[in-house]
Amino acid sequence: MGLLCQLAAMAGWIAIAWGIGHGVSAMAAGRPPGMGLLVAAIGVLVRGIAAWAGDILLARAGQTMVNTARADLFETLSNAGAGWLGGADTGIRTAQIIDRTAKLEGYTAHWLPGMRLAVAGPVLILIAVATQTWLSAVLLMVSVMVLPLFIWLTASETAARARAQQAALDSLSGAFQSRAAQSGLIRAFRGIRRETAALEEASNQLRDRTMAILRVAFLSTAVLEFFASVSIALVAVYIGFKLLGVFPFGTGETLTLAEGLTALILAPEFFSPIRKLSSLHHDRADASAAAGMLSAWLDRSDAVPVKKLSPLPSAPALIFEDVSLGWGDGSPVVSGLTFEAYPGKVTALSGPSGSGKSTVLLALIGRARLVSGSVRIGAEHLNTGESLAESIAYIGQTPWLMEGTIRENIAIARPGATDADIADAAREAGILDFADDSRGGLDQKLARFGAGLSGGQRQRIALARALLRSAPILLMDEPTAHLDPDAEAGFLQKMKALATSRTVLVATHSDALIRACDTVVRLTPQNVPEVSEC
Ligand SMILES: Nc1ncnc2c1ncn2[C@@H]1O[C@H](COP(=O)(O)OP(=O)(O)OP(=O)(O)O)[C@@H](O)[C@H]1O
Repeated sequence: MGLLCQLAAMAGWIAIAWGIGHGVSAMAAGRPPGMGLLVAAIGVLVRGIAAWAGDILLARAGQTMVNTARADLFETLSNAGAGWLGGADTGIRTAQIIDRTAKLEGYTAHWLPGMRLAVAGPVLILIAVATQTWLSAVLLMVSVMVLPLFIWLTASETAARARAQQAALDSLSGAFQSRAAQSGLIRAFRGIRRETAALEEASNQLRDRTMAILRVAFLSTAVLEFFASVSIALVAVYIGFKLLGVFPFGTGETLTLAEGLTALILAPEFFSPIRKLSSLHHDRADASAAAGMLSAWLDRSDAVPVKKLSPLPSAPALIFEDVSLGWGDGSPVVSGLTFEAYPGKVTALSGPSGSGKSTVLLALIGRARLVSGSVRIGAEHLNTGESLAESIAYIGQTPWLMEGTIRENIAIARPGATDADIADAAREAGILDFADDSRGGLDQKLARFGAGLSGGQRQRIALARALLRSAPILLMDEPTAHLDPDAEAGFLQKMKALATSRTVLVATHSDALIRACDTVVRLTPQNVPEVSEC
């Protein structure tokens, strides 16, 4: 539809050219220009309306394309294994997705219709010129034949440079983000000059690559303008000589002033879609570089969407039989894992760092990959790519906190929870010990990433979330890592109370926590798990 509007705008230009040509010719012959003026006026109207409608339609198509791509990417990548979106790099990756998908708009709204118009538009003008003077049409056609080769050369060169430029942009934003996040550390290690130099280097690279793209763009525009000018000049010389009657060769056509003027006004329009297309190469190059990177993310990130199973009505038995778990396409990091975790019991996963405790927990929410063996939830099987997230409350090693009040931070565990529910969860998790009324209670504001809270205080907010969520399975990763012995003892009591109605699985290095559990599964780097009663 957008293309049709653009073609209608070109047809409007044909009417304008015809109207001016015939109007001027009539005036030259001493007649009123009535008919010519009328056709030209209609042409102006058609061209204006069609161009306006075309722009709106194409802009809408571009925006729809961007919105759809963004929604699909966020959906796929946030459900992808390995926590591709949702980990520490979430912010920068979100910014990259928004940035990259925005570049796809140029392809849909500008390049694609521009390319179609560059084929259909000149044909339309050529036919219109041919009806006035066939030799001018031939001259235009011959000169346009060299252009496809030139466009192909420019396109391939610009695409490679656009990829390099986007990689440089990524490198600069990554370098900047990591340095900004660690500015205190950099100052402490007296690394300001060194890091400034690294940023300067990254921004110089970006500048050089941007200039390289601009050079190709300027060169290609200059070459195109040269061909277009020569061709229009040839047409003008031919028409001028022909009208003066001094053209030295027989061409088999007679030319009136009206025909000559119409063809002359149409000649520049013949090149206009091709000129426009050449200025759109960066849209195509940016979009194809962006699409290449986005699809590489989809390929690289183990992006098979995770299927969330329906919430379980009650706490289930979790039965692992000879299970191997891994990340992405890599080899298993846990093998031969066999144990059973029952409702009402706390099952601990212990073992040295890197033995795979967190991996076992994350496999239940579809983050880590189930390579082989069987995981049963009651009578049902958990298959590779499936997640029990809807039935799980998860307390991770470093609870994620957002800017906002403590209340808002707890409430994200159950959108729609009442203030009373949130207050109960906060009280039970011991949050009121540090968020008392003198500090604003639950309306106390947390800084970005919870800056200003101790590790133990963060852990309590995570516990409050788990309490509010009230899921039948509770997974905890090092929940007592930041607690002093008294706080740990208090936490263990709460954990026991929670376990009465839940299946609790906890990864830990803490001896006190292991002693408080019902069963302990010891993972070893050699992947020979042992299971024992506590
Ligand atoms: N997101 C991930 N992507 C790829 N490999 C991972 C990922 N997370 C963990 N691993 C790898 O899986 C192995 C087990 O790691 P895991 O975090 O499960 O160990 P852990 O026993 O919980 O360690 P810790 O006690 O230090 O928390 C390690 O070799 C680790 O490198």
